[in-house]
Amino acid sequence: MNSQTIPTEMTFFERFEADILSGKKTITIRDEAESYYVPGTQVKVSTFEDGREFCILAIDSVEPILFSELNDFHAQQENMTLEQLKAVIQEIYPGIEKLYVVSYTLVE
Ligand SMILES: CC(=O)Nc1ccn([C@H]2C[C@H](O)[C@@H](CO)O2)c(=O)n1
Repeated sequence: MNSQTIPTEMTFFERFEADILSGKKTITIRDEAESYYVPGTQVKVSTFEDGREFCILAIDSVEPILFSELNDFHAQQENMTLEQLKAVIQEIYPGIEKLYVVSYTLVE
């Protein structure tokens, strides 16, 4: 994905599906490659594992953040503890300090 293409799709690991659909998880934290979501647009969401579509999200904001700046509020919005959130991010994006908080609202 480059910075001139508006993304219309997003994937999540299947294990986060229930939290997204219940509204317990309202942000995702991504690296630079997935930082080009555009506030005011909608994305079709599917599972990373098998590409099964499960909802549409409206992108509310995309804000840069450093790994070291993650706090309990981010964890709360991810429906995790801060320790869990940091472990998940280190697993997905090992050694990446520059990240982006993508806030979204469930459309359907
Ligand atoms: C599946 C895929 O391509 N990438 C990601 C990246 C992140 N997530 C989730 C994991 C955490 O809840 C937050 C923070 O990164 O977003 C994901 O499901 N899939």
